[in-house]
Amino acid sequence: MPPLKNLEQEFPIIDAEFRQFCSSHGIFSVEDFLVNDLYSLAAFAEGEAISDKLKQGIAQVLSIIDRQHQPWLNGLELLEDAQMKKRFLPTGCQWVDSLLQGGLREGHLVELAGPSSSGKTQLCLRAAAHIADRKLGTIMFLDTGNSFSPERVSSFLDPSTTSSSLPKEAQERRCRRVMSSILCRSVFDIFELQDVLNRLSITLGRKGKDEATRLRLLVIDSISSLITPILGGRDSHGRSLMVSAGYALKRLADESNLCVLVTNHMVGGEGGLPKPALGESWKSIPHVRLLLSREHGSHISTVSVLRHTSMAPGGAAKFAIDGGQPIAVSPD
Ligand SMILES: Nc1ncnc2c1ncn2[C@@H]1O[C@H](COP(=O)(O)OP(=O)(O)OP(=O)(O)O)[C@@H](O)[C@H]1O
Repeated sequence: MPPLKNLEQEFPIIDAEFRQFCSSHGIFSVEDFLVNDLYSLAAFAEGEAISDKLKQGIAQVLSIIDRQHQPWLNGLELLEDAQMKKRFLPTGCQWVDSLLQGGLREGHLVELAGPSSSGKTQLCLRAAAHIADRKLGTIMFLDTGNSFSPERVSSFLDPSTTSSSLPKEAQERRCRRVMSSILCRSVFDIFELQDVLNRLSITLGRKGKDEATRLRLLVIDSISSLITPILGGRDSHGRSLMVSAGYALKRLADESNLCVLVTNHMVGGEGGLPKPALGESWKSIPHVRLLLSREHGSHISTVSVLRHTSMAPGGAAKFAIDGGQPIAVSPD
């Protein structure tokens, strides 16, 4: 959820005067409202000369928070939702797509958790390359640590379909087309991410449905590096920002019918065992959670299902991380 300043254009009541009242109570964003005592805030507003206007502003922010909640859906609506409009996007790894019953599903928030060098970024880049190559639409890559590599993306263009037989110019044209379908942007903190998501949601809401160019995949590599700096301590503010960012991503995926793919690095847990950096409060948010692991020195990464809305956890598949050669490796 965005800083209050970003809401003025859509909701003029959240003007400089209202924001000044809020900031005098330590409220700068919609999240700050969630962790504030609203009864005492309303009581403070009562004592101000512009109390009516301030109360209207508070009601407006509350209705924005209300809109963030998932609507109630009955079983039939959920079934129709599952059967309609959603389709699968290829990851470029045959066995991973089989494991996921077709690939990355539009409308889903999918998490790749795993230790450093397990192949999270490679899988994101590979999926981006294949979706663009198959002319399925646009991909947006939000890069938090300079992990986006255009050279790596071009090396993933499936050699078995064209590159070995295509003349050099045609292969170059293909590469240029793929690259121009992938938008990349650096994001360095959670507030910048919120801002990007907010703008994206407004832009996608306004856009017509040009199937050839519509946004299909949003990658955030890595979401954990944006969120872990604000976690910790007794303050629940960081956790509430994390949860609201997770729900904003799910809403964007659902409303704009795109897949959101995020990566989550590992940290040392109890007894030194590695665990995903975004822990307990995060783990129920994504529709699909996949764990990547890789033996030291091996070029094969194993993808296991930790959580999936429509399949039992535990299934696994493998893919080869290095080289541009065919990636399929038999499942276990
Ligand atoms: N351009 C490349 N060509 C060949 N292999 C590469 C290339 N880039 C990365 N790799 C291989 O892929 C491995 C996994 O890298 P990747 O960046 O996907 O890991 P990761 O799980 O995202 O790690 P981190 O959490 O540190 O970002 C690397 O250790 C390296 O062996």
